[in-house]
Amino acid sequence: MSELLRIATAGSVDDGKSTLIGRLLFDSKALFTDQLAAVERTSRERGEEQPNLALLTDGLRAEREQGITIDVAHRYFATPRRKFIIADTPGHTQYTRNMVTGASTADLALILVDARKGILEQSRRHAFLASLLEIPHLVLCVNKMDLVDWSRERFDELRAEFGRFAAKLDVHDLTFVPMSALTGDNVVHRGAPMPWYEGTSLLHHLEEVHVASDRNLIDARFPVQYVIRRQEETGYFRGYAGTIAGGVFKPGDEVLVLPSRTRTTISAISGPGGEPLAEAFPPQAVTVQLDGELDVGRGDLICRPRNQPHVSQEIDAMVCWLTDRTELTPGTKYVIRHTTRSTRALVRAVDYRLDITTLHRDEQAEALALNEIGRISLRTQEPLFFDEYRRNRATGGFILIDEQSGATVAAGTILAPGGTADVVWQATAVTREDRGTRGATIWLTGLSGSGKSTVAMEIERLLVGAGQPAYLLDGDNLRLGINAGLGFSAADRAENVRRAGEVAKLFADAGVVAVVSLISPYTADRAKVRAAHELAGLPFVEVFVDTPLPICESRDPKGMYAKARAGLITGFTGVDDPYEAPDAPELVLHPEDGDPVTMAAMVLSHLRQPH
Ligand SMILES: Nc1ncnc2c1ncn2[C@@H]1O[C@H](COP(=O)(O)OS(=O)(=O)O)[C@@H](OP(=O)(O)O)[C@H]1O
Ligand SMILES: Nc1ncnc2c1ncn2[C@@H]1O[C@H](COP(=O)(O)OP(=O)(O)O)[C@@H](O)[C@H]1O
Repeated sequence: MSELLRIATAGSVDDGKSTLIGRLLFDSKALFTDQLAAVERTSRERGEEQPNLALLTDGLRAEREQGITIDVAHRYFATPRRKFIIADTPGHTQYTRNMVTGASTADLALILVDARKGILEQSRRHAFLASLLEIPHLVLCVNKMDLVDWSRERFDELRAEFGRFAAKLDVHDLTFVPMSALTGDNVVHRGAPMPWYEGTSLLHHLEEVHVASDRNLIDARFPVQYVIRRQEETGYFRGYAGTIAGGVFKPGDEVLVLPSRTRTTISAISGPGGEPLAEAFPPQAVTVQLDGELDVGRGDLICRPRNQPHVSQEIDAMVCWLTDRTELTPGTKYVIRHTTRSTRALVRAVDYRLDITTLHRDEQAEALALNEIGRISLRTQEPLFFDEYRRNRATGGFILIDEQSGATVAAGTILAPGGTADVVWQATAVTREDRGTRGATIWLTGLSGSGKSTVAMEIERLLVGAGQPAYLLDGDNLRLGINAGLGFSAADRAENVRRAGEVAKLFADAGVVAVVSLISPYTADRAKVRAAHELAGLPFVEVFVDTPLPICESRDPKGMYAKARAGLITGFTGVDDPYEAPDAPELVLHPEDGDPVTMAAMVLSHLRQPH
């Protein structure tokens, strides 16, 4: 089988991308027809009725399963030397999105420029994206040479300019081809009008470019896609099917299965037609058989005991945000798809946003909008087994999916394991069901003096009285212990809320109702706590104690408002620091709702309702 080359294209319609693709398909068709005839002949000789072209499309199955082919039309063509898949990304307004989705598995990127217009900002963006995605080979197609009189000077000028920019990026192999997609010169055949050009035609380059060594052949990685079980004449067959993501596997190899960490040996490897293989390497689709009766399933990873990937629930990654419906913000939750594994992921922080034309980092950025790229940190519900994207594109890439709509909202490349690398939540032998009581977090937020603590005390009293363990986590009390040393700056309040949220989560996990009473004035901080609970599958009830400021101020139990008004303390919530009211709390309490006991009962009736 001739080797497959995956090509990503970048450039707008005006640059001649469609013409170029059309030209490649059309002019190579003659070659393809010859090959088709050969395939048909061989198939006939073997007694097969239909020519077997399945291999041409095989490699795409995994991508379809990953759901990353949206908006990208794949076109196939072949010459006697090679098969090609071009990810044709139509439309130029969403080019970043389209390129990222189309290029994540590409071997080579074609960037088109119009010889008259030269290197535009967009060309630089495309080159940057190609380097970010670690596409190993880049070809700058200087198109429309017919419109600049086949000028060698113009071509040299553009080559020098683009070369200078590419030097700042991590581009390993860069080729320049002057061409006219319209006349076909230098696309499939060498063009007579440019005798000064010493290189080959684009198609010739595509046929010759060496890609086998681009794959990682060192780190053996086999993500299990599905399990094959069947009764055969020779006995019960159990095999694990998937695509080799790295390294070389052979029968007899000692391997380790993650997450169970079981050690075993490969007993056999077979190819797509069931034929036994002496070795398997990326990107082959194979079935692996292991010694022994093992509990291995989809999403598990087979590797070598002495060369293991990172195992972590914390990930630092570069992501490109792909939707205009929402923005990527900290505290939001998605489904992450990584190799054959899916789990939930919480966006913990946006570290910075990258301006991809100036390569400037904006560390103040708090969100990523459509087409924007930035560095984020994620926490996943289940541990992932991964490598840095630089080291392995297959085990270092992922996508984020919106749980409700099923839409792909981000494509990401893993930079490194996050802060608590290789620390994984240790499940204990006692499950939540075993504990007998159902935990939850009730989160009371509101101004100082709004009545949070008073109502929280009543909630705790009522619950404990009814036999349900409950514990009041009061802001003041926490600030005397676990939160000692934190003040009232935005960063300190965020940390105060985060720690209280983590402690509440532990109580809830233990089967206790954590009743938290904290001003928690900022929406984003509360959203993170809510998302962390949802990620852990624990109920979270947000109660907004909506007592108007004048009432709180008239109560002023500790005389704090008086001090703040007198300027003796600054940054006091409601006076000179903002309180951001919750958008969609489970419950809002107003002063007219009654006394604290009545309010507590209202909260509890909410706790019992299914959410
Ligand atoms: N600058 C400033 N702003 C707001 N509150 C202040 C401030 N300085 C001290 N205090 C007292 O600290 C109590 C609020 O602590 P919290 O931990 O709930 O605040 S926060 O959630 O971190 O915003 C709060 O107590 P309660 O009145 O019991 O809510 C305040 O009296
Ligand atoms: N539902 C209520 N009706 C009337 N007064 C209330 C109510 N809830 C609380 N209070 C009074 O308001 C004051 C401040 O309440 P507190 O619980 O300390 O507020 P926070 O914890 O929000 O700062 C207390 O004196 C309390 O008696």
